[in-house]
Amino acid sequence: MKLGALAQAAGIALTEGEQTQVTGFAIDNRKVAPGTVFGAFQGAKFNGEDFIPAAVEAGAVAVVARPEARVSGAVHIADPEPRRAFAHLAAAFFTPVPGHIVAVTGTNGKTSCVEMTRQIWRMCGERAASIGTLGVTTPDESVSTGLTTPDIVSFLSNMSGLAREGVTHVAYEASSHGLDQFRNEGVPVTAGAFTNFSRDHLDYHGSMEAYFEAKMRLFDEVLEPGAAAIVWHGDGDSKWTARPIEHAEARGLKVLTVGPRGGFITLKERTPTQLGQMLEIEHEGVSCTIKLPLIGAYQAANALTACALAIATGASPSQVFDAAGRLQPVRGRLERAVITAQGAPVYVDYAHTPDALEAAIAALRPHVEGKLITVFGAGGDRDQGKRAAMGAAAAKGSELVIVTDDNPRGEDPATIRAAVLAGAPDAHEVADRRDAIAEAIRQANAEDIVLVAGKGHEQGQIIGSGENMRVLPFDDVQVARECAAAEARA
Ligand SMILES: CC(=O)N[C@H]1[C@@H](OP(=O)(O)OP(=O)(O)OC[C@H]2O[C@@H](n3ccc(=O)[nH]c3=O)[C@H](O)[C@@H]2O)O[C@H](CO)[C@@H](O)[C@@H]1O[C@H](C)C(=O)N[C@@H](C)C(=O)N[C@H](CCC(=O)O)C(=O)O
Ligand SMILES: Nc1ncnc2c1ncn2[C@@H]1O[C@H](COP(=O)(O)OP(=O)(O)OP(=O)(O)O)[C@@H](O)[C@H]1O
Ligand SMILES: N[C@H](CCC[C@H](N)C(=O)O)C(=O)O
Ligand SMILES: [Mg+2]
Repeated sequence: MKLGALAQAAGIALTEGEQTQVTGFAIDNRKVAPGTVFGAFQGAKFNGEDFIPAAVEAGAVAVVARPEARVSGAVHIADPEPRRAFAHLAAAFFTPVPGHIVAVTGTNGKTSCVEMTRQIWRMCGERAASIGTLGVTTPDESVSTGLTTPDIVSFLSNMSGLAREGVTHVAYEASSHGLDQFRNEGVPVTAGAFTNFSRDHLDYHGSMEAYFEAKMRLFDEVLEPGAAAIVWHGDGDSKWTARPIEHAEARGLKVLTVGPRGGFITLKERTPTQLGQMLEIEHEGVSCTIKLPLIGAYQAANALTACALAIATGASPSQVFDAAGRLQPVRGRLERAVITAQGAPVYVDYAHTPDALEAAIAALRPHVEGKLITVFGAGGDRDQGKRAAMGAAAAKGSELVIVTDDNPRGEDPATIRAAVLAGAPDAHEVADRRDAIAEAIRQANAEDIVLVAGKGHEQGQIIGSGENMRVLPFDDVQVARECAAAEARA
């Protein structure tokens, strides 16, 4: 393809190089081949502009970089926000893309919503895929990418690859990091959802306000003009519900609220049952009951948000609500790993924020007759300010708390545990995660429930950083089963 045609499609003015042939896109000089457009960005660890000479040497024909960057031997596409310009230029190259693309942002619930939306579309007969923390899930397979939002080149090439495989519907997870770094845009997004907002990632964003503004790029810029903006509206009045609605209205999006106070899908009553819950809902004047086969208010919220996304992209409401009654559990989200020999169920959940821990505990609470035993830790090289609040949330909702390690990365694990324990002074401290899970299972009687939170679907414990980083195989579900089996033999 010619650079001139790509620039025109992206709305970028070129001063030279109209006829230059483009063969691909890269943001890492080590991935540049002859004919590549190289994106040189200033990052957290490196300044990509330092690699421009190496990229040109490797055959880059154009470089998207800030106006002040030095480019010689290739066309300089200068833009003060080079990540955005690169995303839009690359999007013109990676075509076609699926016709129905939706995005989900929010602090918690993104992965669950995209996965549930994919399932609902599939049950409605569409060829659907999801992209997010669990990787890329297509009608045929699931492939892990390692990050919630892959880099922009992988994101766009995944999108066009899916379209070529015949996928027509894609739900993707728009993390705040991804939105802030323009890692997930350029494709026409016809509906977006905002699940909720609470503390996380302040190590990266610095303040709640900056974190929120990063998320709001979804409504302010990424969604197509006139797209549907779905906002969860819980029981209370929260500025984190009002403000996304204001952003969506200011942009002229079609605001669809969902929840107990929602106008598009109203959740009128929610009754927990032994294995799930009954949801009495109303949509456009029609009432119906969904027998959701998943427990917890938070899973009801995610399921209804997914319903709204499917309806907003043209699915029939009655088929959608029927599909919601057949949703399969999302890996690592309140997943029942095992029932111990004593009779206590052990649940694995991905809660790694104070709000998520509260939600996971609230989900299990109606099912606890004896003690709730919560095992968790906090990740290293991530928001340190959330640790004590996570401890407090666990202590408030559990009879017994065991604080352990969860991906210490480059930090001293004992320091992380101490920060969590500051919010849960009566908690037990068991450094090794396997020992902690074994201890919880040992303490659990028939009426009790064990919650192992923080790692969900993750397959490893990340220790060290940089060149010393190692990922030790670790799967909470598997370890819980092994510990329960060992306890049964003891
Ligand atoms: C802090 C952060 O988000 N970093 C991400 C970001 O890196 P960066 O742009 O800061 O890159 P950098 O390493 O400083 O390098 C700058 C530039 O130089 C280039 N470079 C670098 C070295 C070299 O030899 N040659 C070269 O060309 C790089 O490709 C890059 O374009 O962009 C990279 C590719 O797009 C990501 O891999 C990287 O994720 C790191 C590994 C990471 O840990 N990210 C986490 C925090 C993250 O993003 N998490 C969220 C999930 C959060 C959630 O779900 O709650 C996610 O969306 O996954
Ligand atoms: N709607 C919700 N409200 C409150 N808590 C939730 C909600 N949905 C999920 N959670 C909690 O957050 C955890 C993570 O859920 P999920 O993976 O769907 O979120 P996410 O936004 O994709 O997270 P991440 O930012 O890590 O990718 C769940 O295991 C649960 O504890
Ligand atoms: N995507 C989230 C996941 C955190 C999960 C938890 N296990 C941790 O390592 O903190 C993050 O990178 O902050
Ligand atoms: Mg996720």
